[in-house]
Amino acid sequence: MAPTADTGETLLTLDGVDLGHGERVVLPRVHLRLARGERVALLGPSGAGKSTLLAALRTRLGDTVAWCPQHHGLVPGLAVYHNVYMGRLAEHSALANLWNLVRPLRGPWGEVAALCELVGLDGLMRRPVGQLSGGQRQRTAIARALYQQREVFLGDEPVASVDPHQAHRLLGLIEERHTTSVIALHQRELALTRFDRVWGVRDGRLMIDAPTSTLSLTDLDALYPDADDTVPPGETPEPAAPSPASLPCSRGRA
Ligand SMILES: Nc1ncnc2c1ncn2[C@@H]1O[C@H](COP(=O)(O)OP(=O)(O)OP(=O)(O)O)[C@@H](O)[C@H]1O
Repeated sequence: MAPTADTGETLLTLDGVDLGHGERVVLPRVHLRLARGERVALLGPSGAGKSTLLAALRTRLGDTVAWCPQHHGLVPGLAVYHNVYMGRLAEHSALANLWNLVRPLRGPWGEVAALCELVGLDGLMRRPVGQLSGGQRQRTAIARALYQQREVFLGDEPVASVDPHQAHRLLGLIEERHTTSVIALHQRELALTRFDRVWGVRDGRLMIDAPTSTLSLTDLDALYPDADDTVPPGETPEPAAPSPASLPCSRGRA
């Protein structure tokens, strides 16, 4: 499905909603808006609530979402082909799915093969996922999400286990095939270069909600309590001057 043009139309609004698990509130009174056409990077330290927020978006956006979970959710004993095919399991009859397990259906096989080539898994279609490297599993999970052909891509650290070159390439594929995306990640530079907006969570709140054009690496550092003054290799140091984005309140939308 080719993405439609950015209309800026609101896809989802959270207006003072408590997000958490059962009785446990992780992110109280969240206010945010997701617009159609936006590419949002979701940042924050481990345990800050990124997965919690993604789960809330997924629930609310329903069938429009292609979902790429943090731990992949793949079946190790099944081949790459079958794991990717599972992205559209519900579109086929039980009989067709059963048959496909024994003898892959011609149409889906061709479609999955094309996707596997795109994500760099060509030649691995018949290999059980349990025999893949971490990066190969991650790309299988991305291929399964792409195969779903939905409007919105939600990914929980989908490029955490691949090299920087592959990360750019995979994010490019996700961009091409989805109108809107929200992706949790830890690579701050990727967040600034490949996304329109950053949502940053820390200490139980949305600390940053701002266009990337207004943010610097220093702003993003404020999300990480243990960050020292060392800039990771390959990232350009930023001046330490504070900006509004690092102030301890949710940024308004620009
Ligand atoms: N199913 C659950 N039931 C209760 N609490 C949970 C559950 N899942 C996560 N939590 C808690 O919610 C908080 C936020 O977790 P979450 O997984 O959303 O963080 P995260 O930012 O995605 O972390 P990471 O980067 O490590 O994946 C944590 O304190 C975690 O212990």
